[in-house]
This record gives sequence, structure tokens and C-alpha cells, in this order.
Amino acid sequence: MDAISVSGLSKFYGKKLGVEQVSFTVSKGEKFGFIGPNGAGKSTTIRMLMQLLHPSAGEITLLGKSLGQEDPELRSKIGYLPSEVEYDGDMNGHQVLKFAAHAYGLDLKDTMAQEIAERLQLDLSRKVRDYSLGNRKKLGIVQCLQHRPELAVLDEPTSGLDPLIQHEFFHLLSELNSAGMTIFFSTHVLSEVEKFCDRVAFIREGRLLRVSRVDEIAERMLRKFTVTFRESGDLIERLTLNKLDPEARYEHGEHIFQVSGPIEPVLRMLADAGVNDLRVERPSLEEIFMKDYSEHTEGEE
Ligand SMILES: Nc1ncnc2c1ncn2[C@@H]1O[C@H](COP(=O)(O)OP(=O)(O)OP(=O)(O)O)[C@@H](O)[C@H]1O
Repeated sequence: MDAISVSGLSKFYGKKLGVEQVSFTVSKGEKFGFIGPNGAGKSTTIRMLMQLLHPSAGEITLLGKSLGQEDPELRSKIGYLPSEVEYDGDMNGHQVLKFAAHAYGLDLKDTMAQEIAERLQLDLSRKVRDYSLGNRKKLGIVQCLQHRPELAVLDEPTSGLDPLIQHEFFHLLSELNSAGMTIFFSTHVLSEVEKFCDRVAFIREGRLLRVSRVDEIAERMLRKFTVTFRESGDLIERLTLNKLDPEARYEHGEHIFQVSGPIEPVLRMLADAGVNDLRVERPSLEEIFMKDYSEHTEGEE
């Protein structure tokens, strides 16, 4: 069963486009990243998933239930972290979480609240008004995860968290995911998706560019080779490097060319030719995404 299924989802704010014709599915147990630059439509989509915004068009199914159907139990199976977390400043962290746990019919001590707060180094005895932005975000994360939801939807969970806490946060998410929790989160930080997610959806200007498996992106990526040979001079023609890459070039004593697909035959050929030194680089997800982005933009001009 899919944890999330979205079909033809659109939202217009008056005449202004929020998102248009967004469709994707997230399988149960997946770690799914939703990535795009500012204003791409991530929060708009997530707020529709959480029924905080009414779609202009489209269908949403969460954990097998269409959002049109009444299901009082659905709420307790889902955890949500909004992009901006706001709480009553007079309450302390403990009280906020107790209140949230009660809403799911749980006693705070029977939830994961204490464990998660400790791991994220959040002091629950302090008043929310005294929390920094980062601490408010941590409180939101605890609230989202404390009841061990089947599906966690997190809108930009890492913004405002320092790198050590981010590291612990992803560690925690991995453990919860191994125990069966489906994770869906938005970000504009590509390295987070690259390290953590199974699949990623790219959104830009309200439209879904594509949904890819993170490892497939890595597989079909181009590799950039920078090679020097024992023999000096430009060997592009003699070694037919221009057959591997028509744009192969010789610069400052180095041969530079790009290859897609398996690299083993290339390595054999280089070894036979008497390679002296070799560098192989892979474009990051960020470079691939930006390439997609610029190709898309150029196509529109
Ligand atoms: N309440 C609103 N009224 C009018 N336009 C809105 C409203 N909320 C969002 N938008 C517009 O919808 C588009 C998508 O915004 P959204 O907040 O969903 O993007 P986002 O990807 O979450 O961005 P960010 O990373 O900056 O949070 C933007 O052009 C934004 O200006």
C-alpha cells in the first residue's frame, strides 16, 4: 500500500499559482525527499496533505484513506512538522508535548518524547517563549515523532538546527524508518536527500520536474575523467578518446573527458595506454538538479 498518493494536485491562491498538476506516490516504509528552491510549492503541497489547505483540484490518499473520507484514526497515524512552528509562549516544552500526546489519547510518559528531546538536546522544562528558533524547531520535531506515527511529514525539518543536531536527527529518523515509519520531508538542501532518501521529487515553480531513485541518479551519472599518461603530449586522437567523448580536451598536460555508463572498459583502456595519474569525479545531485533546472529554463526561453 502507498503511504501517500497524490494525483493531479493543484492549488491556486486567487490567480497566483501555488502548485499545478502534482502527482506522485510514496510507498510504505520509504524515505522520500521533496526538494526545490524557495517558493517552489513544497509547503503548499504539504499543507494540502495535512488538510490545512483545500486543493483547487486533485486527489490525495494517505495510508489508504482518501482525504475526502472521515477517519478519526488517521490523524494519530500521522506526524506533522510545519515549516514554521508556533506555540503558546507561556507553556513549557513539557506541557506542549503533554497536550499533543493527549490529543492522540496518550500519556506523555508512554511516548518517545523524553528520548527524542534528550537526543536533540532540548530542555523541556523551559518556557517556549525562551526557546531559540532552533529549539522551537526541535520541539516541533519531538511533537511530530513522539507518538511513533506510521507516516511522518516534515516541512524543512533541518532549517535552524546546527550540524551536530542535524546528524543526530537523521540518525533518529533512520532508526524510526527501520522500525517501519514512512518518512516524507521537504528541504532545499540537496546533500540531505542524497545521504538519506530512497527517492526524491524535484519541484520548481509549482510543477514537479521529476521523481527519481537517488541511487539511479548516481548510476546514470556522467563521470568526469582527468588523466595524465606516461607518454607526454596530446593523445586524444591516438587513443580515440574523442570516441568516448566528442568534447574530450587536452589542457595543461591533462586529458579531460566525460563518460556515462560502466567505467571498467575505460579503466582497462587507460591502463593499457600507460596511465600516470587519474581523477574521476561525479557530479553531485546538486549539479544534476541545477542542470535539469537550467535546461528547463532554457527550453522556456
Ligand atoms: N497564502 C498565500 N497566498 C498567496 N500566495 C502564496 C501563499 N502561500 C504560498 N504562496 C505562493 O505559492 C508559491 C509556493 O509557495 P510555497 O510556500 O508552497 O513554496 P515552498 O517551496 O514551500 O518555499 P520555501 O522553501 O520558501 O518555504 C509561491 O509562489 C508563494 O508565493
